[in-house]
Amino acid sequence: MTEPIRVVVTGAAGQIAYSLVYSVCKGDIFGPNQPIVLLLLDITPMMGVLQGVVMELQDCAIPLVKDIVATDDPNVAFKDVDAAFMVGAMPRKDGMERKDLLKANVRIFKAQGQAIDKFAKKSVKVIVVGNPANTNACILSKYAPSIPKENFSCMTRLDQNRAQAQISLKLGVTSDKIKNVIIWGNHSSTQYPDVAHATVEIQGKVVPVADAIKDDNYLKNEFIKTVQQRGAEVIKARKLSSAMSAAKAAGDHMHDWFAGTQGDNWVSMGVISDGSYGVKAGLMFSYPVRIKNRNYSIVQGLSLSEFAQQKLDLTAAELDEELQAALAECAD
Ligand SMILES: NC(=O)C1=CN([C@@H]2O[C@H](COP(=O)(O)OP(=O)(O)OC[C@H]3O[C@@H](n4cnc5c(N)ncnc54)[C@H](O)[C@@H]3O)[C@@H](O)[C@H]2O)C=CC1
Ligand SMILES: O=C([O-])CC(=O)C(=O)O
Repeated sequence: MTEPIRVVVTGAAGQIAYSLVYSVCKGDIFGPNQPIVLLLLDITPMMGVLQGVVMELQDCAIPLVKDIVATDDPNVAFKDVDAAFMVGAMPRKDGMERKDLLKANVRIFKAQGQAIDKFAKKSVKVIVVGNPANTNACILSKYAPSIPKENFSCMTRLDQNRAQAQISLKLGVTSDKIKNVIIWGNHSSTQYPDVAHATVEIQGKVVPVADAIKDDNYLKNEFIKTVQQRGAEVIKARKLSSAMSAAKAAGDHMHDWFAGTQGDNWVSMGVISDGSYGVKAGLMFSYPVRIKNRNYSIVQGLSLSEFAQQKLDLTAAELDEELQAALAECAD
């Protein structure tokens, strides 16, 4: 019998978690044979709502779930965890940029970093979803110095999925036929969705996406803007930020981190920069990565056009600025 793994979801009474916890429990992420102990963290005023989520999870009657712990105490929630979904943070409203959330959210990640440092397994794999996700992940890692920096990441998989979906709609193929789209940089409106190395399978033949689309102007303008602004468009329409798609993307990210990427294919993850592609080391930057044995490596040697290089510089500069503001906020 496989030992259960301990998985924490923060912001567990919120809207992303409502989709995510079901996916964690039913085996989509860690596999259909992996038992789970689920730890659910939210703030004290949300404990009543969280009890409702626990009741519903119990009523799902999923055999993989060995225990559910609902708590407002980070010291309990992070105890010996193997995987952490850091969702708990304020979402933005219509008209805001994600970095406007920095003041409200970054201190959550300082405090939770300290708790992770003390209580989590040193091998824990952490994904930050709460915005501004890249900078919050940097702060989380800074305050958990006993855990390797490579164990912290932030989510840009939703942007990758959005980019694949746009190409799939344009070409009339299913999204699984599209490989190696890249999201570079910040999960913000400066991110660079890049299809220069992406391929698509059409009627059994694999071709570059650019050759299939045959519209450079679309790829350099409308496509990029649509992906960059998709979160804001969903907020305009729903009056709430993306939740179902965010939960799906968080699951995809953690699934691939545990199970590995396929063949030569890559996925995009926000990870600590080691200076690759000229990005300042120490920023949490979204790169293409390959994953094996639960370790990722940044894909090296991809050619960048002048257009692409400018986009990378812009998003890296924004991340640097955000990080300085976050560090100042956490200083006392
Ligand atoms: N990286 C990405 O691609 C995406 C990120 N997001 C971000 O994810 C975050 C969560 O979004 P939603 O679930 O829609 O928000 P929500 O408001 O529905 O839920 C957030 C939950 O976090 C809880 N929370 C607040 N402070 C906490 C703390 N200190 N510890 C534990 N829990 C805490 C709240 O009580 C609430 O239950 C937001 O910051 C949102 O902007 C959303 C979509 C995509
Ligand atoms: O747009 C937002 O604020 C929520 C989010 O990060 C996304 O949907 O990409």
